[in-house]
Amino acid sequence: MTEIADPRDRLIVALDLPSVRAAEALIDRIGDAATFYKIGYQLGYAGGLALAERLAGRGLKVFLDLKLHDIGNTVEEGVRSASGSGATFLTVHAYPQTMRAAVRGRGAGLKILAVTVLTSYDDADAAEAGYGLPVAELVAKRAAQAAEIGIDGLVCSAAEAGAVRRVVGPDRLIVTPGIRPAGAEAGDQKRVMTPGDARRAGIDHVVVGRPITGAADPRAVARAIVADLA
Ligand SMILES: O=C(O)c1cc(=O)[nH]c(=O)n1[C@@H]1O[C@H](COP(=O)(O)O)[C@@H](O)[C@H]1O
Repeated sequence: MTEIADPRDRLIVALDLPSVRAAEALIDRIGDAATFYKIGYQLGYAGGLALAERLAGRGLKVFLDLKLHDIGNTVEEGVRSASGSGATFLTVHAYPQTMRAAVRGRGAGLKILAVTVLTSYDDADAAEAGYGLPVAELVAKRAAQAAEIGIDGLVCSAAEAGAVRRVVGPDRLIVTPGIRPAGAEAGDQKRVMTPGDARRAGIDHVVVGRPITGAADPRAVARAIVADLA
């Protein structure tokens, strides 16, 4: 687990919103309660990649959640292009070829996170997708491969954080979506945990979307999550 001076940096707010205007309005409402924002498919394909540079220019931290997975050359060059965006984190799927390519394309200042097994998957979903291992074993196997390849951090559920920490050691980042404050709707997430329990499990950062984006008072929810993480 890395030392993080400002506890707000542990919360990454997922800007899963339909437009840059909606994202900017949410960031304004959250104000200084959050410092780290994630831009994924929904916003990225709606002009959000340019927003990433603007947010980084304002001193906010940006996680580009592109979940790259393609032939090695395409991943390497894609990561090289993203290295100029000002983002702090970029995701790729945790396949060995893809991870090696991402490490080759990684520029200074950009950390590559490998997505082990999506938090919307349980063992039945993994079996349906053709994997012969339960989720926990697949996560541990991919985490070991990621560490061997030199990936900076892992995305997994907080339920696997302890096992992943044992595999990757203290210096690699563990970033966990599937986070729900007590009583919040899980939605399509299957491997969920509260922020406080995730922190006690040894995570570095949590990713939270709908519990904040859908809240009547997103600033209050962000503040409560940061307090729970501290
Ligand atoms: O890479 C991710 O960020 C990610 C990986 C994963 O396994 N599960 C997962 O939910 N995510 C992302 O984390 C966010 C979770 O959003 P909520 O379920 O709304 O909190 C979404 O933007 C997902 O794309």
